[in-house]
Amino acid sequence: MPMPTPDESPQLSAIDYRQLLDEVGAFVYTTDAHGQYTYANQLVLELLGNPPLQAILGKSFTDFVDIGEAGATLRETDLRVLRDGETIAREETNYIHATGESLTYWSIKKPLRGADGAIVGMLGISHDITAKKRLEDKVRQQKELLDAVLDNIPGLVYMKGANRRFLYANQHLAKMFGRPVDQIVGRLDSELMPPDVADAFWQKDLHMLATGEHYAGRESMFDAAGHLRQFWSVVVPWSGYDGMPALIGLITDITELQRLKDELQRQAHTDSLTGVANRRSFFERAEHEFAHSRRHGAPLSLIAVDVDHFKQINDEHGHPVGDLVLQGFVQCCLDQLRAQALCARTGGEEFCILLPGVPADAAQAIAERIRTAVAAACLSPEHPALRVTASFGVTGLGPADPHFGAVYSRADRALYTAKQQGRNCSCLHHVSEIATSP
Ligand SMILES: Nc1nc2c(ncn2[C@@H]2O[C@H](COP(=O)(O)OP(=O)(O)OP(=O)(O)O)[C@@H](O)[C@H]2O)c(=O)[nH]1
Repeated sequence: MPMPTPDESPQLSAIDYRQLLDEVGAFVYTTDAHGQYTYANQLVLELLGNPPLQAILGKSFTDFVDIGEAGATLRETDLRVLRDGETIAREETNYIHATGESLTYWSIKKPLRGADGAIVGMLGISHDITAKKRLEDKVRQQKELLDAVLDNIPGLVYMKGANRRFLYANQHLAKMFGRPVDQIVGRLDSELMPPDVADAFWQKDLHMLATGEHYAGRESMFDAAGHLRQFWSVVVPWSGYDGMPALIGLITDITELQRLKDELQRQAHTDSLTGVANRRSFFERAEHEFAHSRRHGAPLSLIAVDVDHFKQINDEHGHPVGDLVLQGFVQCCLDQLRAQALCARTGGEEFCILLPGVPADAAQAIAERIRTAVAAACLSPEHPALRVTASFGVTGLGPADPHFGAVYSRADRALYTAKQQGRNCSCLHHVSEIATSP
């Protein structure tokens, strides 16, 4: 259908225009150069309490509606339009005293000019955006509340889409990556982590996205400062908005907890005076080595050691010196041993040395080396004349030994023999060993 040309368009009467302006869904009015109404549409009249149009001509908004202190701002704005010729478009909030309501408008105020260009009045158009504004405020408040919760829980929270891009990150995660949140959201995981790390996470993510399974496990990663941190990570698949699947992750930093756990574990396995394995951890490890040697037909030797006349050292020099002697004695032993050997304190001044892969003859040679080193050492610098000796019982794993206890008893008997033979010596208890070292 051909469009009518401007000349052909139907002419609207003033009444038609008024009806049209009553229907536009916005407050429309004009004023004279003093800011007094020369026209107002139906919506404005309703706001002013429904007076007839004639009754408002020559009057201003504040003659009808008490908006308190906001009236001064309103007059100032009108002045900028009427005096300075500015066009102003901005949000205005008016507190209507009569109703106790706070209304927000998007208002455009524009000067009206006569044929000579002089300002003769003002045209005002306002949209009531109160409902939209209240909704926005509510959404903002809820977001602030949610951010406060998610940023204050002691965990790293994120959401990642099926396209590998982060959809959400809380402040703790941002701190871990060493970037602000807005530099994380929308980015690929591989832009934020080393590619191999990101790929390893992504493999797990893909599995969860495909199966809907949850994940919980320990992970470690370097933080922005380059420190390796331990995490407990829980990841839950989510169907996402717009049907786009996503993953929600909650990560707890357990670095300190892990350190404490490791330290407690170390303490539980270590003798606090000498720093070597304690009795319990020695027997655990020895059972393990016993089974391993049995399986592989490999030699295994044990040296049981006892410091000679230790009671006398304590009695003559005091307990603290006795402690120093025990520490020095252990150091002498360790100096003669390779990394595979396990030296442990199994009693007050009793020690065991387990030698995986070492046949009994070689073990006795090691025992002799230690014995000579101990006898020559000054174990208490404050008592240079103090000399300490030790006795050694040596044995190897035999084919008939049913468990490690049998080896231990034999070494203990050999130690007893060494004590009987006058101390400061080593005694080897022979068995036909299951194998010899190459
Ligand atoms: N300083 C110190 N002494 C300890 C510790 N544990 C045990 N002892 C002492 O070690 C001594 C062991 O004495 P005995 O079992 O009689 O043995 P010994 O004097 O070494 O005699 P022989 O073994 O027969 O040569 C005791 O006096 C214990 O009090 C310790 O942690 N520190």
